[in-house]
Amino acid sequence: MAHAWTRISYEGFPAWCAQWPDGSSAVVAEQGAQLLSWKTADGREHLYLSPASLRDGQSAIRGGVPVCFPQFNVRGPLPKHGFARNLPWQMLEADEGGIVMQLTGSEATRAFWPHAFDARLRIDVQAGSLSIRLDVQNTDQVPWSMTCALHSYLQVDDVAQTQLSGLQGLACWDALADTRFVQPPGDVGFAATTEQGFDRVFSTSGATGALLQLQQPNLQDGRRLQIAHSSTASEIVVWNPGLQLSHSLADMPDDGWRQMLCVEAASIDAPVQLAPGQQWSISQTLTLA
Ligand SMILES: O=P(O)(O)OC[C@H]1O[C@@H](O)[C@H](O)[C@@H](O)[C@@H]1O
Repeated sequence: MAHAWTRISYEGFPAWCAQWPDGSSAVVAEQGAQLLSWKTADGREHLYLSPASLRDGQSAIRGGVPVCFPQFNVRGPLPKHGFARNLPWQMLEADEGGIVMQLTGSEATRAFWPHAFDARLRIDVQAGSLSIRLDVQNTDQVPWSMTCALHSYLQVDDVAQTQLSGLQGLACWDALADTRFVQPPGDVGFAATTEQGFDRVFSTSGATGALLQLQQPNLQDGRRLQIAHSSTASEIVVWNPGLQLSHSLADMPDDGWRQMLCVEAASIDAPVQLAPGQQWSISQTLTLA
């Protein structure tokens, strides 16, 4: 059973924190309901959080798991990645298994987007495993559409030595080269992308299994991080800024790109259409296996 979730200041961010008797812990910021830290019983931190992130309560926090909603990236008229990551969320409930954070339509959201909505982020922690689920309901009188992502910054020892498996056979759009291809067999490595970075959107349609595995040479006993997605994650985005972009990101140390790899559960190519009252969910589960 978890000790109670307590409100703390975590590296300067107002946040909720819980620790479990096995030594695992999780920290969720009020801003954006952004999961900032997840440590497993072995003490290992699985999320990257940039020490240079701004702490003004509204600028996007660089790291953890930003919730991009109701727009992914610059694919629409809203601020990049929507507004959910810039606003405070309310803590709705918390128990020994997890925590639920909520964001609903308000004056602040209507400044960007006219629609009524109820977004809830549930974070559940079990031994060696963490799942994040975003539930969105249209509480408006009219239909609306959205794109979104759970933009997980996974912490790695050295991205150049990191491999991601499970993407073979998926249709891919390389956002940097603006090319399209089917991902060839074999693991995806990042050694060759350290200068320019890596920014690809993989379509999961037709995928035989949604399970990815992140492998790092220094993980104990050949353990790996399994990354599973709900079937509603029609895309998986894999992003690393690389050396050049990292230098221009004021909220990231120059070598920050080496310690992170974003693997994002996303729904972006075809916007999700929700009728009044309709609900929709997307989730990502991380398991140290
Ligand atoms: O700097 P931001 O707004 O957090 O965005 C980071 C990145 O997010 C990724 O999801 C996108 O694929 C990238 O294109 C983008 O640069």
